[in-house]
Amino acid sequence: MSEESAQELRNRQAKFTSELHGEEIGSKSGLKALLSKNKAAQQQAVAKYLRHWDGKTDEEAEQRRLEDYNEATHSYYNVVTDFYEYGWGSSFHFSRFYAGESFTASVARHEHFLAYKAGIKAGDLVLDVGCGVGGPAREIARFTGANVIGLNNNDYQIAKAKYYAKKANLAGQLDFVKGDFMNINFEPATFDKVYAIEATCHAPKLEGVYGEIYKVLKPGGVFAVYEWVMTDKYDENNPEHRKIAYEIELGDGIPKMFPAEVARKALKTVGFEILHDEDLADNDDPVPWYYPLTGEWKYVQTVSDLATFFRTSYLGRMFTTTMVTVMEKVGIAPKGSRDVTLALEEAAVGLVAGGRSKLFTPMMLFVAKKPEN
Ligand SMILES: CC(C)=CCC[C@@H](C)[C@H]1CC[C@H]2C3=C(CC[C@]12C)[C@@]1(C)CC[C@H](O)C[C@@H]1CC3
Ligand SMILES: C[S@@+](CC[C@H](N)C(=O)[O-])C[C@H]1O[C@@H](n2cnc3c(N)ncnc32)[C@H](O)[C@@H]1O
Repeated sequence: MSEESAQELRNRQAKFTSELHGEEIGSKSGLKALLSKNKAAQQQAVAKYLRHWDGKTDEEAEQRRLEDYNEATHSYYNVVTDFYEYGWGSSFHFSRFYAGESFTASVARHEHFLAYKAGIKAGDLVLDVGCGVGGPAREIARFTGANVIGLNNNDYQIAKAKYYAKKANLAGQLDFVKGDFMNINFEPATFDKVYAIEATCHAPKLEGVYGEIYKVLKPGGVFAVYEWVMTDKYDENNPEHRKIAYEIELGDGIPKMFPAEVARKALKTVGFEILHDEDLADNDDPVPWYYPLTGEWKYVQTVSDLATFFRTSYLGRMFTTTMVTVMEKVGIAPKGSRDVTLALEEAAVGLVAGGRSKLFTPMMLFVAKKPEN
């Protein structure tokens, strides 16, 4: 895409964001934010989302999503962000659980672990690729003392990330910028470390995003990523396997789920030396990473998790869908809100099936180094 048309796209997305979410982004979150949107714009947002994520899984539909990855993910996150915050919090990723560990402690530990593996330390300049609303960036900045810049192509999430950083008194250590990770707009060799949490799976081609990360890292710099991939057990020609991958793609706004080997090769192709390569989901953890989406109460670890668990469980999700359907019917919630909850339901089903069968992992950890010379 030429610089001019990329700028046009950025302007159009920014204008649409302020029409959709209004100017005071941040002070409201979750379902409260959903209800205070401009209804006509929200209807348009859902239509844009459904145009890309229409349930079609043929090659032509897949190709269209790969080509239009930027608008497709932008529209996906325009409509799901409030639901994510309502159901999950402000870190949009999975994590491992120790027995007795609370949901929030486990999420933070997963972020600390990545920072530790990347070797992030006080004073480092770090890039968070696909930063969401900045949950991990806030935690990693606090944990390490580093300065973190979050990169994101979604204007709504950037505005929220800035609001939360200010509220947490971290504005001096954090910044959030709009940009496409397939074309990162920083000078080469700018960052000491780069990390990405469950974000680069939105790329149409992993060499593209990894190559851009390689470019902006200083020589000797480290990139650590929790990648969403299909595992070595996955067989693209097995219809049962492909169904699970499709559900994950459609429900989670991903143009194409790649196997782990594709990610590994892409890292090497762009020049990285892989220091660590491990599927953190491939273990005998007594509490599986996907437990909040299973509806199995036996896994709940602390009383404080009961409310979160209800919202993420099958029963809670049905409750949300019913509530949103009624609100949409009586005109309180914007048209299309119900469709979004149904797509998220598909995501939950696919993720649990992928997790149980170990065909999918959301935590393929790669730690990779840009050689010194
Ligand atoms: C999309 C990528 C690459 C990562 C996001 C991972 C998770 C944070 C989300 C995946 C599916 C999401 C769902 C919800 C929250 C965020 C996820 C777990 C809900 C529980 C939010 C509340 C809704 O009512 C149901 C959602 C189901 C899916
Ligand atoms: C599942 S969220 C994870 C967010 C964050 N890493 C976290 O753990 O909370 C994926 C993020 O990637 C961002 N993203 C997707 N495609 C992108 C692109 N082409 N350029 C920049 N960011 C992108 C989304 O806007 C979203 O913030």
